[in-house]
Amino acid sequence: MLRIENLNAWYDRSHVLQGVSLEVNKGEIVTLMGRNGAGKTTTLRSLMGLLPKREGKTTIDGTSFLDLAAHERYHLGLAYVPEDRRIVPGLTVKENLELGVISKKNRGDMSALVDEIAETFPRLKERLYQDGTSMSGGEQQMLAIARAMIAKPKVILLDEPSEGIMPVLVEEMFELFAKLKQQGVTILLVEQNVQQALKISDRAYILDQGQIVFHDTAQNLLNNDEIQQKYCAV
Ligand SMILES: Nc1ncnc2c1ncn2[C@@H]1O[C@H](COP(=O)(O)OP(=O)(O)OP(=O)(O)O)[C@@H](O)[C@H]1O
Repeated sequence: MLRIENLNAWYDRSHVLQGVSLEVNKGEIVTLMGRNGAGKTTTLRSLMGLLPKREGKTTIDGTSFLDLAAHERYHLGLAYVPEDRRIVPGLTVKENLELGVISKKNRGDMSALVDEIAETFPRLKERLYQDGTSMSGGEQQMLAIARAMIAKPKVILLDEPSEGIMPVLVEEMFELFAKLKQQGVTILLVEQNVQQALKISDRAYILDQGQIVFHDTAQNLLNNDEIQQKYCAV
């Protein structure tokens, strides 16, 4: 489904990603792990075309997208939930959700789409007419994920969804990912919360200084304390 081959990216003259290759198959959750500064966020931002200088080959179902415009990426089925969530102040939860649908084809079914997504995200269902930014950090994170899901993307890129969220909502969020996986959603997940991420993932890659240094099944990595300590200590 999502394939990244030899991705390189730069911030000015700093060569941050140095030949990253990975793939995420249909219906998989794949976690990208690594210490602070390893290049995880830069990988996701490069996939979204947000780094001015990037090279390599990235495809979804065989179609290259590294140099496509943002709306073309959307139509190709790529969705991104950045760390800072970007809930629009002054708009209700429902209105924020509706922003996720930019395709004319889907807009006609908007209320059906909102109803459908609200079934998966019960916390949002109870708060549809509340200002989005009046919710807790964890609820806003769920809104950001729901807004990305509403366009029915093929692949969703999630950057540190549990960052800064109270533990009870973190639990709920990981349960939500397991539920999305059952629905066949494909996710590339960046997480510092290694143990919980691995429990709901199929496979994981470890990034260190801009290079993939290790990859394995999530189950094997969960049992591999040495690798976890070496590369994932925060
Ligand atoms: N806007 C920027 N300009 C210049 N350098 C940057 C910028 N953003 C990140 N970097 C550098 O790129 C490298 C990779 O950062 P990145 O944010 O991708 O790491 P990360 O693995 O996501 O870590 P973290 O968990 O801390 O977010 C770091 O050395 C960082 O200092």
